[in-house]
Amino acid sequence: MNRTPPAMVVADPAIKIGHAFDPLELIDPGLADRTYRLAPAPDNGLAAAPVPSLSADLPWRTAGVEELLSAFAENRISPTGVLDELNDAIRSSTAGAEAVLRFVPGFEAAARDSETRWRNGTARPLEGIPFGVKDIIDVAGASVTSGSHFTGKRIAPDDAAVVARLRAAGAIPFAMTATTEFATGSPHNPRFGTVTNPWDKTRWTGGSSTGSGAGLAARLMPLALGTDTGGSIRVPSCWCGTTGLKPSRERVSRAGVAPLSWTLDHIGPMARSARDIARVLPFMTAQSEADLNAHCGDVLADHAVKGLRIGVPANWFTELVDDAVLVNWELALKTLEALGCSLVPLPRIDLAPWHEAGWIILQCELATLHSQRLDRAELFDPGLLHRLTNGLAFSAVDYARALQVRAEAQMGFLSAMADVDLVMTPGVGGEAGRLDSLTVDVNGEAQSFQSLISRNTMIFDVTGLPALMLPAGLGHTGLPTGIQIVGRPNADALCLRAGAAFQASTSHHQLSPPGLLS
Ligand SMILES: NC(=O)CC[C@H](N)C(=O)O
Repeated sequence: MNRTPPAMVVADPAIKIGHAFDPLELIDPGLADRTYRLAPAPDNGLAAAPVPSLSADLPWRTAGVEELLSAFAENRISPTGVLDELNDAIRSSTAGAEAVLRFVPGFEAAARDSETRWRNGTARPLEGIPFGVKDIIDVAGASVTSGSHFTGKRIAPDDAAVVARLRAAGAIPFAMTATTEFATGSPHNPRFGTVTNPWDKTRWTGGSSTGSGAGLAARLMPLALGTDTGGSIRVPSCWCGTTGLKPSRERVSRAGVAPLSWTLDHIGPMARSARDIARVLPFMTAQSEADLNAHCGDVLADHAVKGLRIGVPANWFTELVDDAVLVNWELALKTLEALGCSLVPLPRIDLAPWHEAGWIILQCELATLHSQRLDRAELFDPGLLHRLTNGLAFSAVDYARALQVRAEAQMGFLSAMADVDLVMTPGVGGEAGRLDSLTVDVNGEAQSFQSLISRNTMIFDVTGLPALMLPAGLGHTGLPTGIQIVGRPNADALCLRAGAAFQASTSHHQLSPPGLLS
């Protein structure tokens, strides 16, 4: 067993614990837990925003959040009609059986209530929008298991804060989506089995928000919640060809969500587009009623990105990356440049120690939470068990050092961003991983999941910066590749603005798995 941390994880001695400037301290952690009251019909100035419309021959289950809201408002379909379609599709497809573990009790009544509200003029801002919920996020009255044998038949007593907020805005939690055990571990979940990728059943969705990624790709839900500790919103978004945001660290409350690593965990939305995410994010995070109307509204009304400076990484994010992923990333950079952004090379950054520190923190905190269960170790997923035993082997000093390195990473990445507004990196280094060998192809060579999956994502859990994953076109084997747009602390809306501008000029986010809709 590894009893010492890798040699390179040595904190810069210049960093003094307690004196380091933590950029994330600027965000009041209490804000995410404040409650607010929703006005029934907020005037958020979006009336003029162009709303994409669904082509007449596509089923409603393919519609996104914006399309559904305008269709509900115009009485072209009702929340009950959409939920019936989703329900049928989930019950009749393999992807549905794998992605959706169970329905949330009472969702039909909630849909009928939404229908009444649309009719009598009391519709709330997300009235009738169905959403999937990762099986580690509590939904009152639903069985929530964290994908583990250890949780038995647990029924959640209350909604997690994020679910309560979305529900208060009129959205309907209707399906619990699969996860790897306690949001970590391997594709082969010991309790519920494997979620395969709707684009290719021999490949993985990417974890740990496996069911949310597959459910979106298979058009079984227009919106889902995921969690991200090393990349678990962004990796399945990348491999399933959907859009996912890991918000700034303190933006979304973690109350009512099973922790994996309490200093790294983030909760966030997964959807069909950056616009859809901009539409729902305020209702997941809002700190005041005024904030609801201000925050992200401009993203929807105006996609202009002219003059934005986009940082282009010189190393790490571009290493161990398949050529097709790199080409798609370069094309995406050119697209933003054509829209008036300037591309600015970032200085080289030694990310290895920061990445490594993330893994030490994740494994130590995981071990703290679950080591008392080791007397029944055979019930754990082997991938989780491996991380847990690694975590136990680190000393308190190793953990404390990793936290120091994390503070260094937080300052270091921001100083690398000194001359830019956003950074754009390639997404995961290869197309969806192979389920038989647990490897990812990078230029014809098989790389292990462990070395590749979180490589371009974990750093933003470590730094807490907002990071948006977007589809960027298909790779060598016809599967989705992604790009990642990263902002400064709390610049989630700016990431979404750049993402929405990119998606307004491209159609990668509209692609669905071959044969799905025929
Ligand atoms: N929840 C996460 O983000 C964890 C991701 C990481 N790849 C793991 O498997 O542990």
